[in-house]
Amino acid sequence: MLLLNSISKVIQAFSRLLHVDIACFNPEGKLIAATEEYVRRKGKKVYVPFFNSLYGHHITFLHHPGKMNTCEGCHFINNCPSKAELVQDMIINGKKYGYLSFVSFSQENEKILIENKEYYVEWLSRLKEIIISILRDIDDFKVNENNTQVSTNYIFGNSQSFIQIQNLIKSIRNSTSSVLITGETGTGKSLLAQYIHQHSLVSKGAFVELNCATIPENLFESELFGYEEGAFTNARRKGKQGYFELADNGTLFLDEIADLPINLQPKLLKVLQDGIIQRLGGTSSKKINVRLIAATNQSFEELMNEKLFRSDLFYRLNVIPITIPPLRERMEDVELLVVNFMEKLQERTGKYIHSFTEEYMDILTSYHWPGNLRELENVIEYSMNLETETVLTINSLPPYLLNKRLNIQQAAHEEEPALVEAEREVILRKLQHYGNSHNGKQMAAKDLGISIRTLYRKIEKLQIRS
Ligand SMILES: Nc1ncnc2c1ncn2[C@@H]1O[C@H](COP(=O)(O)OP(=O)(O)OP(=O)(O)O)[C@@H](O)[C@H]1O
Repeated sequence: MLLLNSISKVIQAFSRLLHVDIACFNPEGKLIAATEEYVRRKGKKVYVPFFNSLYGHHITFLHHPGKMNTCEGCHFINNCPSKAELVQDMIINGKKYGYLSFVSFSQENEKILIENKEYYVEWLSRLKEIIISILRDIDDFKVNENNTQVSTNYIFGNSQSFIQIQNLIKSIRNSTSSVLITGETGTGKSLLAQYIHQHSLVSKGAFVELNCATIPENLFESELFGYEEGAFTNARRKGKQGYFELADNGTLFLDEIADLPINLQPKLLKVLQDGIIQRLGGTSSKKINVRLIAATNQSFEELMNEKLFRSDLFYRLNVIPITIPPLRERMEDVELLVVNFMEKLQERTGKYIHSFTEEYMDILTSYHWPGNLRELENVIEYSMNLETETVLTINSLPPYLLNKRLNIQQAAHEEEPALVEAEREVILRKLQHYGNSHNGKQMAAKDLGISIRTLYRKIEKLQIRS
């Protein structure tokens, strides 16, 4: 958005000049623009409800925010990366524009901010004037969702398969051909369908979603094509638009298409071929212009072999096939996804956590993710809720993942007889070298870098008799 771009540019310039990070908030305390470092440390979805209480105070100095009484309600409470903040409300002639904050993240900058407070207060006022002048002509300063089109938070990956999908989507931007998305459950088929719609020629039209697995068979036809008044008992008085009509000039997304009853398949095929629908009980036809995206997690080959899905419909739907690979086949994307999920979940979990330990990531990348991205997102949400540290650690993982880790370690041990044999050999040599007495064992353990208790356990487990 142009307005925010200008504010961002001014903020970056002032930040470079003053060696301080800067953030700008709307009147509700939601972040609207900030320096890159600020976003890196606190995320894009910062919301500071207590700023409301600062109105009329002109300048407020927050020292070690996160531990102050005023921080109640802020999701950085007890866990705020800011060392000091100088906050000014932006208010002119009684009109509230929001807040502006100079922020120090390092101890060094904290000292500079404190020691030169008056100098920074002066610059804060100058910046405030510039930002207000940008905002002045705007009637109602609600810079957020109201002004921007809602867009899907779709995360692409770095894996080869995802780069290919990304390129394919770019190449079909100007097309309204049917798309068939296949992939296991939770791989993001619905989200991808929305993304394709939002980046297509028909993005201004509606995105209408119908889950073919949840509609009772006897209602299918009336739901898809609509009905006229009196078409059947309990029909609504003025009739009802069907999904095709609702999606006219937009996209109709048929999820779980493989569950479409076989007797309805020719009817769908006909509409796709002719682009004409007729409501149930109606006599007139209507030309419609709908882009169709369908998705399934079932194998069409099997369904067609078993005569549960018509091949003519399949070929009509499968003009642009997109297969989303399961997460276990693109583990290189896990880290990127986790970082994005953490940012997305900050607000919901009320926790500011933006990184994880190496061990934590090791476990995530050694798991096979049967529930795919849905499962990964749930694990991150669970972890963020339970974590007591400032980074995600294995202590906050759901128990079933920790158990998996033990099983993996155990399995690795069991599967590697060569490793077991090598360990046996090393211990045996040390015992031969230092002797089999308790003293000898103590020296062997020290040499091996393990405790004497561990050595005794290994001797017993590996059945070492020297
Ligand atoms: N690429 C992605 N970027 C961000 N989030 C994603 C992505 N893919 C999936 N998700 C997350 O995983 C969840 C499941 O995605 P979605 O419902 O699109 O999967 P699906 O394949 O349609 O699942 P099902 O087959 O069970 O209907 C979503 O709520 C979304 O939060």
